[in-house]
Amino acid sequence: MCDGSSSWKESQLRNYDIPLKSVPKLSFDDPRVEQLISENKPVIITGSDLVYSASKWNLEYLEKHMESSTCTVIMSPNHIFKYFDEKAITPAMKNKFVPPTRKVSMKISDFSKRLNNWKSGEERLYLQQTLNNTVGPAIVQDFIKFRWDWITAIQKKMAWGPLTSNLLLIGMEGNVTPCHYDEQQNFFAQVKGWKRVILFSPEHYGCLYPHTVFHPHDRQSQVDFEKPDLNKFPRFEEVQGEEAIVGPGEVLYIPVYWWHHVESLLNGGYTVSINFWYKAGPTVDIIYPLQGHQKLAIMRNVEKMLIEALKDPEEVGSLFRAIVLGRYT
Ligand SMILES: CC1(C)c2ccccc2-c2ccc(C[C@@H](CC(=O)O)C(=O)C(=O)O)cc21
Ligand SMILES: [Zn+2]
Repeated sequence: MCDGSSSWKESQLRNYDIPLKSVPKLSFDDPRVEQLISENKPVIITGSDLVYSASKWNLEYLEKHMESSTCTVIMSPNHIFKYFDEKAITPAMKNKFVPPTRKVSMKISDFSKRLNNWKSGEERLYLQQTLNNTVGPAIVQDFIKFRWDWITAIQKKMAWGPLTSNLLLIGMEGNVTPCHYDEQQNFFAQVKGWKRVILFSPEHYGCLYPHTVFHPHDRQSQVDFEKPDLNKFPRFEEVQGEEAIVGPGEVLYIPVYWWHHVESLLNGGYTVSINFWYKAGPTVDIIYPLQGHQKLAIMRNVEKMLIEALKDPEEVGSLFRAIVLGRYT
């Protein structure tokens, strides 16, 4: 339903049994914005005009100006789009791991047609296309008009690494990207429609039970927010989230290593977002006590080192248990 509405309602949010605080929403010229970013804390930034030149990026405009290029579209049998790394599907894993989604290439006009003719029960679609010079001259013109001065000033001030990619995301209303963390700093710009982002600080690692580092779902939480298995994941009950509902023209800073669950609001029409992923800066001086994201990086390295040493992922669990149970408990 093409919805030109100018706001959202509670009934458009999915129900999870998770206590939520609100992420602060501040104007781009408020000094607290840079303060929060420097502390690796999420913040919704208004009035930045970061992607103002993309305000007109609805499907008919994109169809018209991206006609020639084919886009990557993720298809899912349900509303969940859980990311997985194809390269991590080893022969041993082959028969155990069932990919929850499939990736197809299609023209944006085909994507648009399927979206408009979609019927309940059919596969859902999620277009995610890296913005590069194959998207056509008009789109490139809009892209160069992003407020690169503003975001580059922040990148420099925070000593972040280079911009690695911009992803154009067009999702169906109700689509969900389940809880995961990324290893890059992220400026998440909302262009059309509303998205709800539920964030958890890296310290919640113990409550969100990420898949093992070599699993195709590495970095994704094992917990199904819609029906959490509290026998397998008892500490999920302790989790406390921060909620950001972002609309057109707003930018959400998603700090590196912060967990985030993202949903396109129910009955809100399709959503358009553009993310800006930057390599995180180097951890210059190690200050104790270590912060959550530093411990996360250490745990990842320990897991990787053990897998390299033992070769067999099954052995890793029993070795960790031998080290910890009755000794570090
Ligand atoms: C789920 C999907 C489509 C996907 C499938 C297969 C490979 C990669 C990805 C991928 C990567 C990023 C996003 C955007 C966003 C979540 C959101 O907006 O839904 C997010 O998490 C972020 O900006 O960090 C979404 C996806
Ligand atoms: Zn992400």
